[in-house]
Amino acid sequence: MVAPLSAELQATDLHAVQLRAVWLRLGRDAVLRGLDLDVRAGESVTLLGGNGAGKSTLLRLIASALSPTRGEGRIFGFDLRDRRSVREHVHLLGHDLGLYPDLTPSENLQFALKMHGQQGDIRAALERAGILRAADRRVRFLSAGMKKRLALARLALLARPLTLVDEPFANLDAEGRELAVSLLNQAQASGSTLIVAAHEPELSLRVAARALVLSGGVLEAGLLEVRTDDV
Ligand SMILES: Nc1ncnc2c1ncn2[C@@H]1O[C@H](COP(=O)(O)OP(=O)(O)OP(=O)(O)O)[C@@H](O)[C@H]1O
Repeated sequence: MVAPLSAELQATDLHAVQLRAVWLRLGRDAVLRGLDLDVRAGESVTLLGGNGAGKSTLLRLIASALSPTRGEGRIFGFDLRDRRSVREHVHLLGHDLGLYPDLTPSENLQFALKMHGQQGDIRAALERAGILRAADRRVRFLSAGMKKRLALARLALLARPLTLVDEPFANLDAEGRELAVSLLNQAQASGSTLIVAAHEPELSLRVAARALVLSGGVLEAGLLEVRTDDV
């Protein structure tokens, strides 16, 4: 049984993410410290901040992989504690790419589609990601960048309502980074709300219209509003 949220946090389908006064302790440290966050449905946001700022932790909390120590939140109106409903709406591409190493790229994408009851053009997805030549090799034998391309191809193929991506540009060559920009824009164009944690503002601002800066577990007061056509 999920407890009702406070009156302040009304369920609304206009918001993909609503967090109020969220604290999260991991071990002895308070990693998130009283965070408030609103992300509107269809919005694209980049989360910036130095190493250890709490970006990955915040993405994992929004994906309901971690629970707040204090505070409350809703994802598309579902209480964060209602993990099943939250996970039906969210795709998290984290540091662990969630690939099956003994399956091939084709089999990984087939499996992902099957799990979500979806259909899609796997060959076209692999070709677009530039890894068609490795379609039948086991994932464990792919390079780090090829694995990242595969994970991005899966993300674009599934297009969940809320897409969370941790460091989409890491391990990629110049062409791969352009591919990541393009696939993330494709996900957003297909209606997904996007939150991208990155260390490359110049790239992430090509997919996000708003930047949030996380520092010491708090979102800095000044939110940097950026128009994508200005960058
Ligand atoms: N399982 C854990 N137990 C204890 N502390 C943790 C755990 N996971 C993360 N932390 C701590 O939480 C803080 C935030 O880590 P997080 O990985 O969220 O930062 P980040 O902003 O994503 O950093 P980076 O840019 O280096 O990836 C760090 O101080 C880290 O040591």
